[in-house]
Amino acid sequence: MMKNVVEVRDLVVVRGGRDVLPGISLDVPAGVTGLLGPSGCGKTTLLRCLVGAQRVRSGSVEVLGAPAGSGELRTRVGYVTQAASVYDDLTVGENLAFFARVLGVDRSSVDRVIDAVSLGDHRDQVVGRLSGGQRSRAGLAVALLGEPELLVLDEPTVGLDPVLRRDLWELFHRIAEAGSAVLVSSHVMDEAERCHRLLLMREGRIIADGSPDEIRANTGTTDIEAAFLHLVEGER
Ligand SMILES: Nc1ncnc2c1ncn2[C@@H]1O[C@H](COP(=O)(O)OP(=O)(O)OP(=O)(O)O)[C@@H](O)[C@H]1O
Repeated sequence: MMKNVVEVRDLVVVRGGRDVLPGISLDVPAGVTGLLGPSGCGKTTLLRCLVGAQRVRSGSVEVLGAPAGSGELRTRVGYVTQAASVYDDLTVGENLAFFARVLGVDRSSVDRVIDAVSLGDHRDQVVGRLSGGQRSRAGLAVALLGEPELLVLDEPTVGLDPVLRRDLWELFHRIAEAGSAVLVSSHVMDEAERCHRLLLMREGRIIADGSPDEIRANTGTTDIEAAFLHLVEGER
């Protein structure tokens, strides 16, 4: 069996004087993994730990066999934050050429990633005039430049209409089929069904971990939202 792509053990993160992650442990395998939990439960904080952008109090975070944030992971991990990561006044192509230089990857990668996110028709359009979904895909294209083995996406479908959300999820699956592990956070429980594996998170802890089928079966529920509520009730 393949080793986990991410292994987090007893991770403690304090933000604003509060234990936002009070000692979380989890694994992320290959495929598409959903990190689902309500707003403020600590998803972004956890993802920041995986990419080495968060000060941690204690515990360990290993990514692709190396400590999170180590130099060798720079092109091996792609990260798309909630904030726009592309320049509005540059075209799609110009943005990607710029980030390719920053990352030190070959310029030929630009064509590959534009293709991967199906933005060929918008290559010469300035990002400021793209739709929300197209802009998300432009940000995703930047993250794909280094051919990452792990792609970390923080709420990539927020604010998108159902058709665009479906298209993006199909893209995540294509990326996973091409061999990258994909970790996607969301606070929308109905996105759960689209994942191979789920990590349900609440108040800085993982309350369930498994495939959507396993989590439904273990909780005797028919959908993940009901499973989440069942688990929360059980804690009371
Ligand atoms: N810069 C900060 N300083 C202090 N506390 C913070 C900071 N950023 C976030 N927090 C707190 O950490 C907790 C977890 O926030 P985080 O952004 O990780 O949650 P989230 O699950 O990603 O939420 P959302 O879905 O709304 O993005 C929240 O209680 C938040 O108030």
